[in-house]
Amino acid sequence: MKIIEVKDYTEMSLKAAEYIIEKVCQNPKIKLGLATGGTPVGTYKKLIEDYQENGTSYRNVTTFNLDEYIGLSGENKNSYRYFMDVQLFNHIDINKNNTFVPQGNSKDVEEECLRYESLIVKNGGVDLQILGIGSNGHIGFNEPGTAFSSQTHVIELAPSTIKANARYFNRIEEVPTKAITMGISTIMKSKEILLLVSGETKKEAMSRLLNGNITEGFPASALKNHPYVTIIAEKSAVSGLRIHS
Ligand SMILES: N[C@@H]1[C@@H](O)[C@H](O)[C@@H](COP(=O)(O)O)O[C@@H]1O
Repeated sequence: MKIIEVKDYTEMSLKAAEYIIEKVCQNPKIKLGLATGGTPVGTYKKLIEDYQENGTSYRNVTTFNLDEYIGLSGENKNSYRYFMDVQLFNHIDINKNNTFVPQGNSKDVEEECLRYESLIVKNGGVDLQILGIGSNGHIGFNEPGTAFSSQTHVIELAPSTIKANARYFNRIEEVPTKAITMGISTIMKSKEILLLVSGETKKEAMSRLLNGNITEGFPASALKNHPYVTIIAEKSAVSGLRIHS
């Protein structure tokens, strides 16, 4: 894992956007795996700015999002489909038909998981997966204890995740308790991974990621088995950590 330490959120967002833009320019048909949450918002903003200023095109890009809340339709303001439309897709020239997010309001969510996993495979897999990290080490919505062999599946959200994500909802009771998420093995199959880490609240998770064991008890530790991971981390999330490789 290669770590790039940056001074603040703005620099993280800029570096991440530059990284993504370079990959899109190298391969205009790239398959991007995308994440939600507060961490990548600044990166998406920079992608939009670059699109407006330099015209980097996403016309032939395909995207797969990591996860979606169960029970929310794409029109719901708290759905990840809505988030992606508002934070990125509505502002660039991507073909929305090529942007995929699991359908959280599917009648049969188990069936939806199978469909989503095979959609990724049919498209040749993800080339570059953008990831954030939960303070309990979750990636996507893969909570501690999720099997490393997991594919896209239904997950029960950890109480700490519900609490952390409640800031986006009116009331904590409105936060869905379940989600569809790409599995750990789905994420690990992507050719390259870019992990973004912002804020001091992620420091403990970073310490565990960098210095702890590889264990299903800490989902992000699976990334240590991936050959091509780049981490762009704010100083506040990694400063002072003794890193053992
Ligand atoms: N499912 C998302 C993850 O994909 C995200 O990486 C993580 C951190 O969120 P944030 O970036 O807001 O800290 O939690 C959310 O629950």
